Amino acid sequence: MIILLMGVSGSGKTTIGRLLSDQTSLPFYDADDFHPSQNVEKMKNGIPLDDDDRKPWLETLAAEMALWEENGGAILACSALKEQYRKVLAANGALIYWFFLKGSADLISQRMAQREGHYMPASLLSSQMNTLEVPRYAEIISIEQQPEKIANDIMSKLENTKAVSSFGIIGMGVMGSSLALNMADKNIKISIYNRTLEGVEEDVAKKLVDAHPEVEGILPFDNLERFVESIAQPRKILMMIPAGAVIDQQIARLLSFVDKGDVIIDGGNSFFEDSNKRMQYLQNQNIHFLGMGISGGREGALQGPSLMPGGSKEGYELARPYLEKIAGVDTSGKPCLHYIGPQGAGHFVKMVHNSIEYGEIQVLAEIYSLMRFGIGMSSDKIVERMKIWAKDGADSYLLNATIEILSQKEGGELLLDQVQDIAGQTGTGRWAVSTAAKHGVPYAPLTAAVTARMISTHKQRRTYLAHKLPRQIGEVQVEEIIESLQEAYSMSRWVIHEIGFSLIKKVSEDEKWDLNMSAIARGWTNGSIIKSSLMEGLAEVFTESDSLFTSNAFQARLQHGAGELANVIGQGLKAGIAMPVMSAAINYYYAVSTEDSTANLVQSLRDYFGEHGCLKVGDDTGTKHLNFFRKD
Ligand SMILES: NC(=O)C1=CN([C@@H]2O[C@H](COP(=O)(O)OP(=O)(O)OC[C@H]3O[C@@H](n4cnc5c(N)ncnc54)[C@H](OP(=O)(O)O)[C@@H]3O)[C@@H](O)[C@H]2O)C=CC1
Ligand SMILES: O=C(CO)[C@H](O)[C@H](O)COP(=O)(O)O
Repeated sequence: MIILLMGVSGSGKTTIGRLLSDQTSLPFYDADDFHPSQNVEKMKNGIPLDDDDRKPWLETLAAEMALWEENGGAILACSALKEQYRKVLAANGALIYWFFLKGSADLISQRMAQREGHYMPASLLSSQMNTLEVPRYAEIISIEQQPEKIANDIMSKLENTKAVSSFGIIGMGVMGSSLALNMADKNIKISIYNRTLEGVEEDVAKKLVDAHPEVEGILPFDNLERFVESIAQPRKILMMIPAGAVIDQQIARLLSFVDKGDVIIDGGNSFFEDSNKRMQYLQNQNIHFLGMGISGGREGALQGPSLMPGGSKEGYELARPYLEKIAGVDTSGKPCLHYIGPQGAGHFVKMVHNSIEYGEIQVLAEIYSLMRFGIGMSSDKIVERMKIWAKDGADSYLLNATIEILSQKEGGELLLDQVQDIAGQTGTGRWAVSTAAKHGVPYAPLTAAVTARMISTHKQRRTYLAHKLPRQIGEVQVEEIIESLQEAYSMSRWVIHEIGFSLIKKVSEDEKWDLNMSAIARGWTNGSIIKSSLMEGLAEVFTESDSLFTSNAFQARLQHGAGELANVIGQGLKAGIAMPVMSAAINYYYAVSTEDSTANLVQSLRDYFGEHGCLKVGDDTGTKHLNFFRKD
């Protein structure tokens, strides 16, 4: 805890700070003592400091406060006149109690005139008074009383304060509980809340705390108002609850208790167009809204997720110190976190992330299907092969997870065989498909991944048709498939990453979001479910090119990979194996790299029956020729 006494010079910060230090036994610091010498010189000469002068000074104080807090807390006297200064002071995530010492210019100038040996001339008072922006989250303390009385007032406010946490999390499910434990592990004091369903679910937040006696600094609530009160202003509240109407309902409830300037973060998988609207709605109420994609599942949330915040930039800056502490880090030690862009940009990027995730998962399922059921490899042999791929450039979280799943046996039988072949989905994959269609982005391979999950749910019909229409299996070249598989796998992955990023590029242009593809890929190199060595490479590729297909680094690999993928698909189909994403991937690649396509026949037919017109070869004027083939 940092007790920060703010106000213009001469308002008594040092006197009150020393009194408070005696009462609390916390050390007292005067921010003036941390000014670099050039600032002190300027002030001695009556030259007001500008913002460039103050920045390094405030940053030093922010770093110091984080250390003081770790050592039990401190009292700091600091003018902190502007909101932008206070943001820098808060940037290292210390839990700060702000007390503004308020007095009239007359009273302060009288007091300053009596002071000796201070380098701040009274002439600077009016400049400070003009600069002062009073924070709405500070306790305002009149300096007209005696110093002892002021110190006692502050002590009693501190004793009665309910705001004891720096951050709040709503929803103690898989993600919320793991993020809470991650934050507590980083010494962030947090409040957690879960709804109560009487007779069904009670004391959920408290049970989490009870289950982790080793963890300190988590305060559980089942009352939303008490939860909100327990968080220091400006509050940062993260919702980890299901997408959809639940989010609007939770926001509506929160609005009864939060204050202007607070930050509400939706960390779930919400549809980005909903986040666009919520951002606008909350901005109108002076509440900062962040739509933040989070990736990593339980393990990532606990140990360091990939975070994709978008929305209010100001809100982001307030939440950033806490998010930086819990995010995963990339190979250079930077957090897998950056401000993605305005409105729902964070949720948009998470939606595309999940769409790529669908593709990655489906490709693994198709490869496994071909290896096990198409050419009869044992699970042990499949694992052996996949381990070679992982060592040979195709390393990824999902490939390793597949290896682990295919390695688990019970009574000598593969555990996977006990799982029904029905795959669920919660929205992001479908939304990516509809968004791609809306923005005119070719998306067939990732659409195929969503479709495959849909088909998986039609178990009864699949069973019926499997018996009614038994497959005609052709002869396959087993060795040839095995040789080509690794490259075919890589090629499929290059295509699905290419199309995911092509959606990011197009929507970024259409919405004028200026999304940084390299930074996005970098943010997915750790913490994320789609982290991989390929993603590391893409973070580099996108510094120079906005497409994997046009990057020189991939040219030779793509040309070779296409041949191998085509070979595997041909053989796989002969073996009777459905490979919808991999087939769509090679078709996409061929289609986008075909110079003279047969779209002229498509357009001619449209013109033939519907007078839609054709563009004539050699005529670049855009003139549409109607009835090109109907001369009657
Ligand atoms: N699981 C994952 O790997 C990931 C999930 N996400 C997203 O994060 C969000 C949370 O996911 P996850 O933790 O897995 O989900 P869980 O189902 O594990 O937890 C959901 C939480 O939301 C609460 N909740 C449910 N309905 C309501 C409601 N009507 N009002 C208030 N609270 C409610 C639940 O409370 P109660 O216990 O009372 O039902 C529970 O605390 C989702 O949007 C999800 O898509 C994002 C990244 C990864
Ligand atoms: O966001 C996630 C991982 O990144 C969640 O696990 C999400 O549930 C995955 O999407 P779906 O449920 O549609 O498979």
